[in-house]
Amino acid sequence: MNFVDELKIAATEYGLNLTEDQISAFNKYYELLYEWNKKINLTAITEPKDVAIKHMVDSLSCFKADLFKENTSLIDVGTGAGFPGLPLKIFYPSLKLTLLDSLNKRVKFLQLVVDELGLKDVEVIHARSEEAARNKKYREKFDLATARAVARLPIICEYCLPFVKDGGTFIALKGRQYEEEAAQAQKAIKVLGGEISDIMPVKLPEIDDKRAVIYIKKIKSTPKTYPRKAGTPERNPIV
Ligand SMILES: C[S@@+](CC[C@H](N)C(=O)[O-])C[C@H]1O[C@@H](n2cnc3c(N)ncnc32)[C@H](O)[C@@H]1O
Repeated sequence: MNFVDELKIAATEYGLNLTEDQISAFNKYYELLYEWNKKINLTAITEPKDVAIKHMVDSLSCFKADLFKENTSLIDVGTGAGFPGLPLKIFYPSLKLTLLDSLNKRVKFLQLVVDELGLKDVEVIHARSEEAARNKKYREKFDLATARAVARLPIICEYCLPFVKDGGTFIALKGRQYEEEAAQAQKAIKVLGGEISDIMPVKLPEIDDKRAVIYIKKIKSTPKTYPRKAGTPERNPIV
């Protein structure tokens, strides 16, 4: 089956309503991903059905209507080939999206997708999160931050919470070890000014693994000492 049919089936099974325009934007994104993946390493997942479920629907699994409001700003940290940021933007077009990755080849691909799809209000940044989060332009400026498959939770809390405004939310899309990671991240979450507000288990169509979305609310400002310099959160996580 082609990507469009696979996406329609997967989205319906997950309970998502996609318009024809959205389906066609997802399809264009899929085609660019497929073509560019031959030249630069973007993803190991390329089959239409797998991309529909494991990239597109999985990215949308973190969407919560009470967090995404008109003009909500979101930074997707370590976005890679654009997940979950780009599917969220296609699904919720008024989102003010910032895509951040430290690998320039991927950033160039992302800018191309943004241009080809004619997406408005998207900024693509080539930087390490530890550096961007120290820049006044980005620090504590976002309603939401997301991260999927970037690092373990104590580490990504240090990457992402500094970007989030007081009252905003960091959304971590996590795999089977999510409970253990949530427990390990308690100290980091507290130190960085957050509090877990929800852990939502996710069941993707036709996939039986364990996964969840962890929502961490920002309840106070992150101390200026965080994030520490590039590489330190990974080498020496707050645990
Ligand atoms: C395994 S990929 C996952 C990409 C995407 N989020 C996904 O779920 O498919 C991890 C990405 O995070 C980026 N990354 C890792 N640490 C980073 C950091 N500190 N700052 C910015 N990008 C980072 C890498 O360059 C890579 O593109």
